[in-house]
Amino acid sequence: MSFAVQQRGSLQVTGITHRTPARAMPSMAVRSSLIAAAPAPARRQQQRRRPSLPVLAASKVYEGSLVGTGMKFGVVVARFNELVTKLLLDGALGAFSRHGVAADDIDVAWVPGSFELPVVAKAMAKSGKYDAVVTIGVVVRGATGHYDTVVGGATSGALGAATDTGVPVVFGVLTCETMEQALDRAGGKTGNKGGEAAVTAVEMASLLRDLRAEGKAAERWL
Ligand SMILES: Nc1c(NC[C@H](O)[C@H](O)[C@H](O)CO)[nH]c(=O)[nH]c1=O
Ligand SMILES: CC(=O)[C@@H](O)COP(=O)(O)O
Repeated sequence: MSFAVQQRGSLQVTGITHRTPARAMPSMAVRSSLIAAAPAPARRQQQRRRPSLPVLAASKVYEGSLVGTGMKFGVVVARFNELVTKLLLDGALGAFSRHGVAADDIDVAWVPGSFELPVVAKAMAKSGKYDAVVTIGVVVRGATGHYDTVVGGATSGALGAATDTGVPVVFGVLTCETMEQALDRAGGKTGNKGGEAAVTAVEMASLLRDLRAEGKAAERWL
């Protein structure tokens, strides 16, 4: 079965692109009448395809770029499990640099533990001085229920800091069963999640900048 995608006036069918001006598409009313008149199998096929064509033909797609030049970022890092959080911070700073962010456009704030990340992240977000804030921490399950409390607080706090301000607050907190799992994710065999958090911050900041430039996202509500 062939698969068709309509994008910016071009119709791509099984890998071959045909230039088709968007205005050449029949109107919704005309298409509906053509579908109603078609034999049943064709009608079923048309009806399956119908929503994608007009929606995609008219759609404008936004996706943040990964170039952070000129943007400012805050990074909040927990000292708890510092051996690992330092590695995550190194990963984040390296990724920012690779994505065009100048070192003096990044401020780093240390806090005692992951539970303290949200209040500082929110305070930095509310300052209006940053395009995004990254939180970095490592929570490793211990003998008590403290893990769930700390992870819950850090997670909901970071989310709240973002949705209460309109400034992306990225979650670079590892939530692990063992220290080995944490080290694997801090420059070990599973990459560096601090670096991934920094790239997410650049993409989110860029997406919101582009949407706001066209009045399609609310300005920050600090
Ligand atoms: N157990 C972990 C903590 N606990 C400390 C808390 O985050 C907090 O600093 C304390 O409860 C005082 O409010 N923090 C981590 O970052 N990782 C842990 O595994
Ligand atoms: C205070 C803490 O966050 C932490 O030391 C709790 O660890 P555990 O669950 O092993 O008591």
